[in-house]
Amino acid sequence: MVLLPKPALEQFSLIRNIKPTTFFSGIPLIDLSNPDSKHLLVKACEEFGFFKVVNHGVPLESILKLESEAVKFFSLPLSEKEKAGPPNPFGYGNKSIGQNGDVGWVEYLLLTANQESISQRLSSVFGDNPEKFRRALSDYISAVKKMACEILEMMADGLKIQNRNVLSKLLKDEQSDSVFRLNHYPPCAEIQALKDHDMIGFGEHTDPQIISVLRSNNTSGLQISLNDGSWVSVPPDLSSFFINVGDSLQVHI
Ligand SMILES: C=C1C[C@]23C[C@@]1(O)CC[C@H]2[C@@]12CC[C@H](O)[C@@](C)(C(=O)O1)[C@H]2[C@@H]3C(=O)O
Ligand SMILES: O=C(O)CCC(=O)C(=O)O
Ligand SMILES: [Fe+2]
Repeated sequence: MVLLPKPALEQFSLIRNIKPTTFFSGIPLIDLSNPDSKHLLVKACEEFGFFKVVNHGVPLESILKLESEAVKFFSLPLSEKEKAGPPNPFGYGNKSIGQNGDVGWVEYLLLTANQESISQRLSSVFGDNPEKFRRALSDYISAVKKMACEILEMMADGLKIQNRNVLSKLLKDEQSDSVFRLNHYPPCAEIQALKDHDMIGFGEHTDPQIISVLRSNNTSGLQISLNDGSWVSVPPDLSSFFINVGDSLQVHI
């Protein structure tokens, strides 16, 4: 018999018997520096709904700077982090995800990706060196938005849509409702000691947006569902981004 300490027991609803999945080797790879990739990109969206991008132009320095600021933020005492909550509509959240009562072993910062409104609302997020966090966030978001616009324009080209900005303009718009999310999945030693059990980080869902840009920061855990309904693990990567086709882009024929 395994005795769980009380705090772990309190999280019992987050423990699931998850079948370990093997790393999936069939994720489409798109080289953004090659304009011919637009056909592969459209094929990946239509047939797979998920792909990996390389040569994306987001500087590794900017990626690592934001990661280091994020690690600092999540290392703060809970009482400090909670000053930046609740996450409705934007801010720090812990275990509760979204408005429907979903829970996960995750803490996060949900922010607007709109540069105009990002900093004023969340001054408490930026800790004792606000400028450093603000700059890292702003550089990262600008670079990722640029890449996302490039992807959306390649997609429009690949679909032979005359106005190649038709999708990217939604992201460029000052009123864009794009969101930025920093997810932190804390370790849970008590549960990891239990065989055949794992924690649900961020439960099964689809993203409502056009596309989601994900970074794995070299850490495994992300799983996707294939067309046949099976779940597979995405091999993590330090510098690539993963793109998930959201509900708004998906058209059922
Ligand atoms: C559990 C949920 C959180 C989420 C809304 C949802 O019901 C399913 C999708 C989730 C997601 C993923 C992408 C974005 O981070 C997000 C803001 C969104 O629009 O859809 C989150 C939602 C959320 O955190 O509220
Ligand atoms: O943290 C992740 O890798 C994925 C989380 C996710 O699916 C999301 O934020 O929509
Ligand atoms: Fe998601």
